Parts: sequence; C-alpha cells; structure tokens
Amino acid sequence: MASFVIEGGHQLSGEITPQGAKNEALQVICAVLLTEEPVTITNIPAIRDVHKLIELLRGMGVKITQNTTDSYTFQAGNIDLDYLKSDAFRQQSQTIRGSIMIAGPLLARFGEVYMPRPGGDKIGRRRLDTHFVGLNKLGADFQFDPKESAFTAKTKSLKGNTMLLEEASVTGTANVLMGAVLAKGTTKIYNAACEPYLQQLSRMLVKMGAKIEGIASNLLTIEGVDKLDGCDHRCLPDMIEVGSFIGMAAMTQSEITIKNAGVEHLGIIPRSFEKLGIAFKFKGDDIYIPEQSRYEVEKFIDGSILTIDDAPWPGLTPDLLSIMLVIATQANGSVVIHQKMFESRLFFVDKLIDMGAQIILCDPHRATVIGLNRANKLRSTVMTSPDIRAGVALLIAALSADGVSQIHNIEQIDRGYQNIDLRLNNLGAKITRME
Ligand SMILES: CC(=O)N[C@H]1[C@@H](OP(=O)(O)OP(=O)(O)OC[C@H]2O[C@@H](n3ccc(=O)[nH]c3=O)[C@H](O)[C@@H]2O)O[C@H](CO)[C@@H](O)[C@@H]1O
Ligand SMILES: C=C(OP(=O)(O)O)C(=O)O
Repeated sequence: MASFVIEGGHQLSGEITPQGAKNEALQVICAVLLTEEPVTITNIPAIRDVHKLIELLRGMGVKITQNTTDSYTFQAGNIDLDYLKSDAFRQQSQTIRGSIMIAGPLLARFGEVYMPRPGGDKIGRRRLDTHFVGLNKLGADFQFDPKESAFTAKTKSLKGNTMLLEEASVTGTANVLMGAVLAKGTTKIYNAACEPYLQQLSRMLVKMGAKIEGIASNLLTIEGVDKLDGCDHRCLPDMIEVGSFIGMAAMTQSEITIKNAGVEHLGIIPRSFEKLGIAFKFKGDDIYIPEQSRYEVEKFIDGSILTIDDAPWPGLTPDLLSIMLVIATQANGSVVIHQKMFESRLFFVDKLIDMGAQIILCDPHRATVIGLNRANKLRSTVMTSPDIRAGVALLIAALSADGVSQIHNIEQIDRGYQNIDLRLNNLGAKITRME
C-alpha cells in the first residue's frame, strides 16, 4: 500500500492542464470492440483504471499500439471470448467499474458475453440492473450466477426495441447504446444518461458509421447498422479534475490557471463552485482562479442554508461532492452536502473532523458543514484514502493543513488522477510518494 506524505500550508501557483477524462476513456476504449478496423484514441489519461482496461483488452486479443504517451491504436480483429472466463480476467475486471462496458459491444458483435461482477469504488450499492434489463430488451437472455458472482448473456442477434431505463445510469446507457448500434432495426432509449462522456461516446460511434439521434438529450434513437468502421477520437479534459483543481486553489489560497479546461463541457460545475463563494474567470478555454483570502457560501433566496446535491446530468456529478465538502470547511457560512446517489461516500468526513473541521454527518447521504472562515487551519493527520474522490478531497485538506499529513492507500487516487503528486509539486506543493 503506497502513501503520500504531504507538507501542508504551502501556497501553490502556476498553470496546470487537466488530464484526459477517466470516465470517457473507459467508455470509448470499450467501444473499439465494436469493429475489426483500427481505432485511434488520443488524450487517454495515464491512470490505473485505464491501464487495467487496456490490459484486459490486450488479454482478449485486441492488438494495441501505443503511439505517444496519450495516444493508442486498438484493433479488435480476433477476440478470444474464453479469456473472459480466465482467473486473470476475473481478477483484473473486478478491480474497475469500466470493465462492465465490454458487455454491450461483445454481445452486439459476437452474440455472447461472460462478465464477472465489476469493481470500482466501494461507495455504496452499485447494481447492474439497468445494463442487463436494457440488453435483455434488445433480445439478450441473461443469467446471474451468485456463486461465481458473474453474468452470462447470449443472443442470436440483437433487435432494436423501445425502452425506458429505470434509472439514467451512465455505464448502463453506454452498454445499451453500444448494443443498439449493431442491433437490427430501431431502438429508442428513454431516460438515457446524457453526460458529456456519453455524448462523446455517441459522437465517436457516429464517426464509426452508427446512426444515433438525440445526442445530449435523454431520448436516444438508434437505427442499427450491419457493421462499424474504425475512426480517430480525442477524449475531453477530465471535468472532475478541473473541479478538483478549482477547489484546491480556493482551499490553499493559491492563484492558479487551469489550461484547456474544456469550459463548454463543464455544465453546472462552475456555478456550483461559485455557490460556495469561489471566484474565477474564464479566459478562452482556461480558468483563472485568483488568490482568495476568504470565500462566502451563498444562501437560498429566503435566507435558508444552501444545499449542494447531485443528480444525473445536467445536474451536478456526485463525483465532485467530496471535493466540494472539503472546500466548504474553510468557507464563511454553512452548507448541506447531499450525496443522493451513493450511500457510503460521506464517511470520510470523520478524518476531516479529526483535522478540526466542523461537520455533522446527518445520515449516510447528508453532511452539514459549518465553515471555519479560515479562523483555524485544519490540523495535519494520518489517514487512509477510502475511494478515489475522498482520497483527493483528503489530499486537498492535507495541502491546506498545518504540518505534515500522511495518506495511505493512494492506489485509490492513482485510479483516476495521473501523476497527481508530480503535477501538484510543479505548482509548489510538497508531496512525497512512499512506495
Ligand atoms: C466508470 C464510470 O463512468 N463511473 C461513473 C458512473 O458510474 P455508474 O455508471 O456505475 O453509475 P450509475 O450512473 O449507474 O449510477 C450511480 C448511482 O446513482 C444511482 N442513480 C443513478 C441514476 C439515477 O437516475 N438515480 C440514481 O439514484 C444509482 O442507483 C447508482 O447507485 O456514473 C456515476 C454517476 O455519475 C459516477 O459516480 C461514476 O464515476
Ligand atoms: C466513482 C468513480 O469511479 P468508478 O465508477 O470507476 O468507481 C469516480 O470516478 O468517482
């Protein structure tokens, strides 16, 4: 288990460029399985989850060439479906969530898939009903084997259908969409998730020859085609990293410019940070965050305490709430952070309370933060990263704290943040990695 040792209290300054988006990369890398032609993807982040997915595809027989640090060409000519039943596949696929998105493409192209239950953050129940019920509507029979904790799905051929997803699941929509593009006939997906990475996946599929209408809306209409071709695709900047950097700058009183932030794809994210009182300016596609000695949380119009909560896009992504919570600890004012989607994502507040933050965990989904308005700095401590976003929230807390903190289990952070220690040290942070 590797750790970070963080000497807190240093202001940061300079420019930082966000990595390519983790959750887009996981979707579009799975989509290469839909064609036997080469697909080149650039701006792929060098993070653990993506490397694991690439290795899974390599094990399945996909030919993979790394062109530059962030560009890969994939060619899924012959696929070894038996590899899905190997111990190697089971072990690797169970450590990431993104691996589930090979199900739609493999069913569409080869008529079968065997899939051990995927992993990912342990942040609450993460069911897969939307995925398999949706693929079932396209004509796949599926079974869940509780002993093996694995799904099997089979079909003679997928057929278009009309469906209303029970919930706007991101990876569930991606799976059904990737099944539908090669199904016979028309599919309509109501209540589809439509966050920017699904929009990107849809655009990539269109470049490959898929017929999709309604991109960026929650009704996707797909006219199945017989085969898809190769294409070139570039991943967007990671919006969660952009949000993490906005919060980190405010919390550490630093002046930072986030370069090439993909501003037009950030939706409600900038406004959500503004509600915490954080100032910034868009300069073209860059975001300039000035040094801020204080920031004041907005109230609702009637004067009552602000709530920040998550919702499917265009609502606020749940992946930024841990970061917003930590930022709120040094704001002037109070805020309720309501994590609606996941029930185990707020328990890390115990660590912040140890550090001197004023937080009441009301229930597993809601925490009230009473901002310290920088009256007291957080105290350094030793902590363990429970999940990817809490890990970064704790890293931000440690960067702002007095003294030296340690964060264990930083493999969680490495799942989604590329060389975060080195990149922040370039801004003046003092983070040492202990292997
Ligand atoms: C690899 C990947 O892309 N992971 C992201 C993806 O996970 P993932 O696709 O696994 O998440 P889902 O969108 O399926 O659902 C996330 C959670 O929200 C709940 N839910 C979802 C939709 C809804 O309308 N109501 C509702 O309550 C689900 O029951 C589940 O507990 O989307 C999540 C939600 O943005 C993000 O946190 C993850 O980072
Ligand atoms: C929850 C996350 O990831 P995953 O779905 O891959 O576990 C995340 O990126 O915040």
